[in-house]
Amino acid sequence: MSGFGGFAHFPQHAASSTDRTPFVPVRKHNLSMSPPSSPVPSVQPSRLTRSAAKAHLSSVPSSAPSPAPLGPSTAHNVPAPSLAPPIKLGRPASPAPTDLFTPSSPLPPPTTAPRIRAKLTPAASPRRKALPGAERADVPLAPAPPAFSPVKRAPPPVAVPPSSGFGAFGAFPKVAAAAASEDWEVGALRGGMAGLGLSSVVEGEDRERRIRRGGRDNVLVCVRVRPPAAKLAAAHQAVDEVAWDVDEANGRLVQYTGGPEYTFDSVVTGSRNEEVYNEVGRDLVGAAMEGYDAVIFAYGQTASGKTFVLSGNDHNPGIIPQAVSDIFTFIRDHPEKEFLLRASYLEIYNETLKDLLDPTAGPVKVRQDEKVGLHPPLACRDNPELNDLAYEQKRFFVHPLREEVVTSEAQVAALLARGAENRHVGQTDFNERSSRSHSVFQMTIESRDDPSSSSSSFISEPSTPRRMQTPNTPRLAPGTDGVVRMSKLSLIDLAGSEQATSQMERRSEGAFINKSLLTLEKVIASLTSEAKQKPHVPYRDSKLTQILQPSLSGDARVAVIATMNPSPAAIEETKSTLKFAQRVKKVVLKAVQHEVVDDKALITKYRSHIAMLEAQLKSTMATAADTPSQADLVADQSRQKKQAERVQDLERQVEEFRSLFLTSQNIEKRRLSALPPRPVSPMKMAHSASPSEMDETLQDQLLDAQDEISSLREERDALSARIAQLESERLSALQADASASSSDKDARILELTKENQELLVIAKNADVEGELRRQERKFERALEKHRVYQEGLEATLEQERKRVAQFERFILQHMVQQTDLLSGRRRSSVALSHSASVAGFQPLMAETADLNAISPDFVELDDLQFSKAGMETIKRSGSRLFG
Ligand SMILES: Nc1ncnc2c1ncn2[C@@H]1O[C@H](COP(=O)(O)OP(=O)(O)OP(=O)(O)O)[C@@H](O)[C@H]1O
Repeated sequence: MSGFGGFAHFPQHAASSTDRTPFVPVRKHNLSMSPPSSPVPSVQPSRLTRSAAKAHLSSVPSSAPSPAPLGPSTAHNVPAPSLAPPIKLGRPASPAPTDLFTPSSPLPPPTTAPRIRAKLTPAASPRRKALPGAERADVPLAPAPPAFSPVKRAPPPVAVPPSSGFGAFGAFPKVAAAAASEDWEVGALRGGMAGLGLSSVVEGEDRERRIRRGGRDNVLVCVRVRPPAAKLAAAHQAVDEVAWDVDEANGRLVQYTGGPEYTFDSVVTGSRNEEVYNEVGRDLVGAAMEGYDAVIFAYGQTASGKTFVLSGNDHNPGIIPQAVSDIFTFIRDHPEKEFLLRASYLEIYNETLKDLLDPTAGPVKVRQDEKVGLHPPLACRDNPELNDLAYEQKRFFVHPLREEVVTSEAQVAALLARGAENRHVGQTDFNERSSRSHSVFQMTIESRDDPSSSSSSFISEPSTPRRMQTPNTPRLAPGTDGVVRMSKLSLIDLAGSEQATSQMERRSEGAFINKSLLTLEKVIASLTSEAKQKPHVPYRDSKLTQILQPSLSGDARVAVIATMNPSPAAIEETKSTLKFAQRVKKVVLKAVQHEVVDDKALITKYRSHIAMLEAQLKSTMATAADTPSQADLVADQSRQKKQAERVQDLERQVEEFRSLFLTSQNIEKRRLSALPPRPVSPMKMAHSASPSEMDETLQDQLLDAQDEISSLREERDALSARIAQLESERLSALQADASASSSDKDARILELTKENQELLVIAKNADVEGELRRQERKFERALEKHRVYQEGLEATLEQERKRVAQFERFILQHMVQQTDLLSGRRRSSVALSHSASVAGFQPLMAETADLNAISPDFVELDDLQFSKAGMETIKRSGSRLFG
């Protein structure tokens, strides 16, 4: 099935394709299962790589007591390591950090063995506190980077290339919040590494790892140990208490309390995402650029740092921004190729797929490819036993999904920010901004030899020349005209597994999350099963595994970043993460380079569309240059006008389509100029250029444009006059020559026609009309910008006016309240003094009341029935008053 049915209407598609194409077009999957190769780094002492330096230093004999033997190893094929002091999580960095990786470091000479390993030392005590000078003072500190600095500090700025459009990462709601979180702890040494030429060290290490992997494509696994955080610690536990002994140099972890040792391709501590990218990202991005599908996913308990490592923040970019940056660098470094990039972003929330770039569009579905059986996957060719299983697993793909053509890093950053806005996040007991969904960011990379480039040797590493071609197409040598490499780089941020959470909504989300992660575990278990009878792989049981199926079944290069929280409170979740990571490490892949020669590739479609447009352009121009018939000169002029417009339109279309292709030449230009500036708020605009300054600039531009327009108009008028003059000359010549012989007439007509044609060509080439229109458009655009700017200003002014009015109302209310209060106070003080004076007369007043009551004016004594006591009182008062 064609993955690009939606692109039938190219012109509409243009730079920001809104077409909905399948997630994965027809591909084969290769399934291969074999015992894992557990590569052991063979570090040559003479080479000063980062790991070599660490291992080397950690192998220096110490006076430490011999460590107790390790618990049963779960690692495969790992020869017994030699002893060395452990690198402790949370230990303070006592030696000067700079000594470690600078070539001038006075490193002690290597001991004996060419292979140097560090050994983990299980502690005798159950839990170790990672506090300076804690229990393990008996063990000399390895001069390795401290995993976590107990000091909280801001991360040192990472050199983000100026091209990076990811300054906009502040727009990632989750990441932006994370940057400001309490968790910013960065190992001091780690922070300094960038300044110590880390990149060159890493290159050496990359080479080493490639050799280590020996061309076999096991899943690459890196464990990222986050710094301890207060929120993640148990109530009874110190914040920096950790449960794991980490040997970064050899990629191993073991619990302090003993237990199995876990070995991985790498273990990285601290907060620098660059290190994780160097471990797993760089290789896979390189593979994707060379035509291999590549998948990186982060797996781990909630709040263990999956989003942190994938997205990062402005100062500490994660895997995604670094990968995007590398993609554009790769294009810049390969002038012999042209590229077309597309991006999509989706999430799986409660087992429902949502297109994060087009959230209002209808439901996104996972479908299954019907045609997969046409060609046996390579793995099946190698191993016929796998045939049944491979055929049973038809390829899953997502449809419909919005894919946008991207031409700059800034565009990708904006797209990611837009998608992240639509992602489900929520507060849980463990993470303020927890991802409640799995998210899949995908870049489709198409490339082919640039026809305009002289060199076309693209294959940089032909070590694994397996290539896959789309069905029914002959195999072509790489670089052959028409062959397009097409690959997908998928970066997946899984939602975190969680034990329990107090909120109802979070609980039901958690149930979906846990179920899909459980299915993922089952899929991995089936893929790595050593049972003779190959078990059924339950891809179908969750959307996540359906989406991952093409990669996990062997068709892609896969890397997993297992994130863990070292706190003792998280020990069970961490163990299950590590077990998962070990199992996934055993999955054997046979990634193939994807080359397509039919029109599945968008690059081919666009190129043929451009060719068609160019042909149309040519024929329109040729028609425009045709001799106008003498009979209807006026009609011909309007025809020519239309044709000129058509030519312009075609030229514009060709330009638009061409602008979608990325080459080393145009990418730099695009980076510098074509990036649409981030929208600036009217307030900011007002600060950066005062209205009068703006007016002046615009005025200048307008005047320039007007000058240009009037000079072009003059030119046009002159040409038109000349044409008219020639026409009339021609007519009169024809009349004058009426008596001439017909052959003379013919010759004369021919001559005039030629002249006319030449003039038309000149006029057309000058394209005065077109230029005029272009200038007018430019002028209109400038006006439009000005108008928008003015509108913005007016809106801001209006807002300000409202705010001032609000403020005035507030002040007024305040004054009224104050006046009320003052007068109230005055009243109450008057009342108080009044009542104070009244109090002095109280007894007399009481008597007056009594008297009033018995006043002969009001009371007829005889009418009243008084008690004896009452009569007595009356009489007493009466005699006092009236004698
Ligand atoms: N290595 C690290 N260094 C410093 N802070 C970290 C690190 N890893 C994670 N954090 C911080 O921990 C918090 C949780 O991290 P994050 O959101 O990335 O976890 P998560 O695994 O994606 O969680 P969830 O599965 O719930 O989405 C964030 O505030 C983040 O900044």
